[in-house]
Amino acid sequence: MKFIKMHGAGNDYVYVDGFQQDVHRPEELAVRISDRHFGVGSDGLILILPSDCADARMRMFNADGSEAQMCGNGIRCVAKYLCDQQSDRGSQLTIETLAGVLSVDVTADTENPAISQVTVNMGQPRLQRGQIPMTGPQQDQALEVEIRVKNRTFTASCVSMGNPHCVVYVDDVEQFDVAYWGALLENHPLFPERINVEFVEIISGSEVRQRTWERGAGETLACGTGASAVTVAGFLTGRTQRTIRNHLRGGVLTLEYCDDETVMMTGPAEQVFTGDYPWPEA
Ligand SMILES: N[C@@H](CCC[C@H](N)C(=O)O)C(=O)O
Repeated sequence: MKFIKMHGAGNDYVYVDGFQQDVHRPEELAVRISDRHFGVGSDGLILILPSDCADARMRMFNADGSEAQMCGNGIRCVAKYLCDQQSDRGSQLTIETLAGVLSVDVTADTENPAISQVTVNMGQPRLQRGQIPMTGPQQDQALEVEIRVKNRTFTASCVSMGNPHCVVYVDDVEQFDVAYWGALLENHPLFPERINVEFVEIISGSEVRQRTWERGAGETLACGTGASAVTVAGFLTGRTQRTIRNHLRGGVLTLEYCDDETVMMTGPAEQVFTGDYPWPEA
């Protein structure tokens, strides 16, 4: 099986071109290929597939084999790959995901063809508990809610960008024990489908620092849907402006929560290498 290794701000996935080859048992493949010692090593697996309603369809599997609705860093890499494959395609594409069809715009870096800057219209956030999903009154929003974990109470804001996010503000994110508290919040009984957790330090009204604990993958160097949720939560709770720069461990994303309530996200997409992986065709 041929694969491409790409990353967006350090959030790295193995990509397989499903236009060229069939991929069987992707859940199992995701677990094996993501292993950083016995596989290729990645935060998960992304399949690039034909679509009936868009230029391509993306399926995203976390390193534990669970399928997620969306991946913000992944969709930028899918768009870059499709543009690189067909240079006459133009820079604007649509990609079908389990969170809907999203529009992307790719800008190639003429000096370094391995890297592109990609802007994604991430769509509108879903704010009701029932949409996240989260227990409690299903029509209510969950902004600035208290979540008790062990001996600590966090003030959190929960937002779905197609996939679920819990945004928690901390004073010093570099010193914060992301692995310990992230795993506890991911599996908290409030969240029946588990949740991605963003720990955020506010630098100013237009700048934040984020570390992410991802559902099904653990701590990753960046999360695009998470950065989008942070943009929405920051604006709705009065902490940040509509446009922010988000400093993640693997790079910087620029985000805007627009007047029409869609989130625009811009960041890098980079191809690192290609390879072959032994995976049976059926
Ligand atoms: N890293 C991604 C999100 C990947 C999916 C997530 N772990 C989930 O299970 O929802 C991003 O860049 O958005």
